[in-house]
Amino acid sequence: MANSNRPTTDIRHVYRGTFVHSTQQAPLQILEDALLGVDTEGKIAFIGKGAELDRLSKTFGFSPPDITQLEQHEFFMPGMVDTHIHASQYSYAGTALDMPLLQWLNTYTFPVESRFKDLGFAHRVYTQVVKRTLRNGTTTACYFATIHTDASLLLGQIANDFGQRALVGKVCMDRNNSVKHYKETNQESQEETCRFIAELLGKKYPLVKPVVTPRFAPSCTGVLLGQLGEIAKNNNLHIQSHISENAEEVKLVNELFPESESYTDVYHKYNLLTDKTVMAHGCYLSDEELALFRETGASLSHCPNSNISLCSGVLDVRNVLKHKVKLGLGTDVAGGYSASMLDAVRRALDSSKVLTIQDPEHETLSFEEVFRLATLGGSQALSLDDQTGNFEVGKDFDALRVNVAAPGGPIDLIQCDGPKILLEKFLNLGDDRNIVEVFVAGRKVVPFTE
Ligand SMILES: Nc1nc2[nH]cnc2c(=O)[nH]1
Ligand SMILES: [Zn+2]
Repeated sequence: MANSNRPTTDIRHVYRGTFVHSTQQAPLQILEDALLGVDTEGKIAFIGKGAELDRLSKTFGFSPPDITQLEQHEFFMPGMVDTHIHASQYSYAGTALDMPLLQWLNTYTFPVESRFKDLGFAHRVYTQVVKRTLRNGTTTACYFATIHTDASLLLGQIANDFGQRALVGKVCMDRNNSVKHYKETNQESQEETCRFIAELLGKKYPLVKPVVTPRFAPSCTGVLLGQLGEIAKNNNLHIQSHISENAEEVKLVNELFPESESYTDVYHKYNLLTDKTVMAHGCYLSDEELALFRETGASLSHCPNSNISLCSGVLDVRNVLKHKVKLGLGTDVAGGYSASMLDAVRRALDSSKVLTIQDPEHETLSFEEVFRLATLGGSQALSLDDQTGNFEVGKDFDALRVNVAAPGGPIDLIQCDGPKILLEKFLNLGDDRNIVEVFVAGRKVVPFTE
């Protein structure tokens, strides 16, 4: 007999075991012997206790043999959200870390990015970065590409083909005197941004969307910033850029935009601070600027590896959280040398400890808080928390199946540890060998099928 309470969606998968995730109330919630069902759309249909198996199987119409049971030492956690990564800089990740930001851009970054005119080169690099980040548990990435529209569209296609959730930005810059040809005219930047948006939206990729991407204030004229603010507003799009990463950069912005009260005010004036804006770094923002972030709903991407590697600064995350500004973590490849969000977690903890060394009154971030930044916090920073970030009924199933004791992996378990300790070990010691499966919107995207 049909169950009158039976939900309309069909269940495709049911998993049983330990689930760890964050909520608004708790940085770490552990669900032991839980049952989680995923529907045919890839959404979480139910979360219950193992003891409720009978009721759930009747309500949702699945049978116990269909359940995938996690092994000992395994748990599911939400997929990680990299809120700031330059896909186009992946070829030189792990090198070129011997200069401060502005010199680093002119010496290493712009010459490499100018090569993405070549679609063959773009295809190679973009395929590698999407695969590498997925394997390391990045289910959502907010990418910078380059100024080249067709190569940026290719990045969107590759993310879609491999099943990664992504925001993809064609970089806009109409100001650059250091590297010939790696610059657009104001008109090109505006027209090509519109073409990029129309063509990417036209593909109707379910998980890949365009993001309006002024590189940063020093690379853009005020006219271009204003045009990009308009384009984002008219199309209700995400916006990404950089802000207050390095002291010399802040000084340059004050010189280039003398009419503005602060770096944040520059973006605000041009309507680039919205609740769909994510700005990378923010090391030197004043409390007044943070208040403007809070008011506009704009968020910050904390990129600790990059901040240290380019000797840029140390973001006081505790102060950002006190101001109730949305915050996620970013790898910022290749200013940050690692494409792994696990590295971003570790560097965020290290950076917080450095602040405590400098001031023992500073309240160090806990690993649970940083875990939240890497997952739910990132989804909030990208305004995607209605779709991803934790395990809630109705959200997409974006998840990592983690085996802390994976054979041949980096972790030796000596005693029988509980799930909280297993998560802490994984965050501090784990790598892609521990990430045995990755799911995005219910689809298994790692291991790769091809
Ligand atoms: N880290 C970093 N900062 C920037 N500011 C402007 N462009 C960049 C970039 O490519 N990397
Ligand atoms: Zn960056």
